[in-house]
Amino acid sequence: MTGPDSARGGLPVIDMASLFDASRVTERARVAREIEQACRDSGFFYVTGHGVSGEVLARLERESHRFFALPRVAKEAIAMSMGGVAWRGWFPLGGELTSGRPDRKEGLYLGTELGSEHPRVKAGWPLHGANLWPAEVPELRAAVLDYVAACTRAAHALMEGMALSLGLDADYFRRHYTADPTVLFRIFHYPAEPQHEEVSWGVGEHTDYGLLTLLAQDDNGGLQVKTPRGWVEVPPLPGTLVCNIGDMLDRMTGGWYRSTPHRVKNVSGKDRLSFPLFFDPDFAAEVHPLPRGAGADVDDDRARRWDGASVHAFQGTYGDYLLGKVSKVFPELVRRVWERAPTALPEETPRGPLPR
Ligand SMILES: O=C(O)CCC(=O)C(=O)O
Ligand SMILES: [Fe+2]
Repeated sequence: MTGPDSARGGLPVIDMASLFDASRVTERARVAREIEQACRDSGFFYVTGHGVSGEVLARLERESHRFFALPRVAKEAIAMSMGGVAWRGWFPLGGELTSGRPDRKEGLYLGTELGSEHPRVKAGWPLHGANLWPAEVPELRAAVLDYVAACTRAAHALMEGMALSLGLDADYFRRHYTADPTVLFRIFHYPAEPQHEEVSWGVGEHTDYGLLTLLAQDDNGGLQVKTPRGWVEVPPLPGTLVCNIGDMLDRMTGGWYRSTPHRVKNVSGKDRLSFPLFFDPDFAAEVHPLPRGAGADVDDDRARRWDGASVHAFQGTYGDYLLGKVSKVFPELVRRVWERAPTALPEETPRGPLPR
């Protein structure tokens, strides 16, 4: 354990090392109970034993700082509008509207690196394709790919713990949803704000969309979570990642595990970097309630949710759900990208409620 509870908003620190080794049965059962407790409480916890080395993270942080320090024109060369339907690239400060308002952050959108020969890329599936890399910081590519690989391994292992915590076989999620997961990765830069002024939200209140999010953050803090005890800070703890569950786990468990609202305000007076990796179901997977929903009846949460939309009412693939969300947070970009997209995307391409 790392310091008093109050220093981390009462969020637990869970050592997940045993989730990489199926033979450690007793320890895995204990970790599963810790995960259940955390998910029944705030849906947020810290993990250690995640296998992402300090060197890999330090390199990612260093190269990311170099990227954001580039002149605007260099970043514009890989703007999201260049990424087309693959939905990759840089967006400027204020370019994303998380809860209907421009966020005080800039960022780089990345994801699983797929070449033009991949069948889904060939078929023009949205959010599938190649990443856009800055020519001026070529080292960023390897730094990102190494981090994403390590973090994705951790996410697969955590989903085993998640399955055990719900009384399911350890490989339940891999068998049904994550053999080919949707992995989205973002690097955010929240600029230093003058400390005498009222600081706006870096990211407005929201829940994450998929299964789980693994977040690395630098030393500057600013993430806040809405727990049953009210909003609490999620301060950085060296060597940990922050894990939280998303809407799809909320939906699958009938609300037994909740995707919890959170938000970010950078009041540190310094530039803040964060690195969320979203580990989500296969884009083409239909997301259903679990066979043995761990006890709870479906609770229609529409009235309490940040966007007034219930995750339980939704029908369709994860891709449909994701595209619906993306079109809310990037309305202008969606319009422009879809206007320019090939006129006839194949009929079977998931497109969600986007303009056709
Ligand atoms: O930057 C952070 O700490 C969190 C970002 C976040 O919540 C998100 O991207 O969904
Ligand atoms: Fe989030």
